[in-house]
Amino acid sequence: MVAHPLAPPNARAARSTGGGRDEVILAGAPPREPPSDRLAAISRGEVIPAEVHPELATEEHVLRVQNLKLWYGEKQALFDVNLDVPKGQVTAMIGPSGCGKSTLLRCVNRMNDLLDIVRIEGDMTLNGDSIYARDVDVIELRKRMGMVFQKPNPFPMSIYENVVYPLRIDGERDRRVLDEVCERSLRGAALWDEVKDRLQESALGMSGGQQQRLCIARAIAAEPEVLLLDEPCSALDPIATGKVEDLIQRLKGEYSVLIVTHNMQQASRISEYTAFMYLGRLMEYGPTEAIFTNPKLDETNSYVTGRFG
Ligand SMILES: Nc1ncnc2c1ncn2[C@@H]1O[C@H](COP(=O)(O)OP(=O)(O)OP(=O)(O)O)[C@@H](O)[C@H]1O
Repeated sequence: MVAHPLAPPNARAARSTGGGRDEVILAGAPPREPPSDRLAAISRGEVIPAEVHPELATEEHVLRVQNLKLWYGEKQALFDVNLDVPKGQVTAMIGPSGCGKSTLLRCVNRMNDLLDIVRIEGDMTLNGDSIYARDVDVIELRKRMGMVFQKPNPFPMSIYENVVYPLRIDGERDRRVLDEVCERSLRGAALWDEVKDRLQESALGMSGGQQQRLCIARAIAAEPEVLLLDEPCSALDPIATGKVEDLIQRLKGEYSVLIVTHNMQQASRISEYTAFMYLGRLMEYGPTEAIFTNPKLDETNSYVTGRFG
């Protein structure tokens, strides 16, 4: 249940009208502006097409989300999301808290499968291969992607073993291969010079920012087809955040990155494309500069100029 985004703070939302729909009811003072047709349709639970900028059609896509719907129990969290993620670029997902960004990201590596209450319809493809087809081997699928979470989660083992972990669990034993991958991944994660003399020390002794770059090194060790980043800087200080942002920009070209961020400056600094989500819908999707300076939808404009969210 949500308040209308343009409503004043004392306007309270909403009551369920059954059938999975939420009708927005505004209490207190009237909203500053009437809801747009689009927001009114959303409040009636309708599916609305996203405003997708034509530049997306010129890209090659690593990941395609097709009519994806997701429910947590009775509550629908994603509504017919269609989103194509370009290859070799950084794509940011922005939107107010609870709009479904992390849920969508977790659908890519099927982490939501771990929750009994989740029901999913629609599909996604990774380089043309279905992610949700019945015969998909989820373990194999997950090896094709890397994921980094809000809080750094190094394993309680050495820096070296953290980085080569994806290869170890895949049965790689050749020390030369492991050494090469360790160095390449740490260089790729802009961490090599800082840790090359202490590879056998525990990763838990690193700073938070270093730990997060280590997690990125681990995520790229197996050369994933897509790198999923769920607010990777939210637990970091500004200096560590800057280093991770520099790193993400260095990764583009070689890796396809899909990042969830609350931080609009961050999205504008590091991404080529930005997807604006709202209430489980993809609202607008296009080149980052256009989304932030010349969006097509009033709702996007309201959000990126800080009028709600
Ligand atoms: N495990 C869960 N069980 C039930 N509902 C959930 C679960 N996870 C998320 N939700 C609900 O799904 C909706 C989308 O949540 P999600 O975390 O994907 O949003 P978000 O945009 O990533 O938010 P934030 O920016 O705050 O992380 C929210 O209404 C949330 O309460």
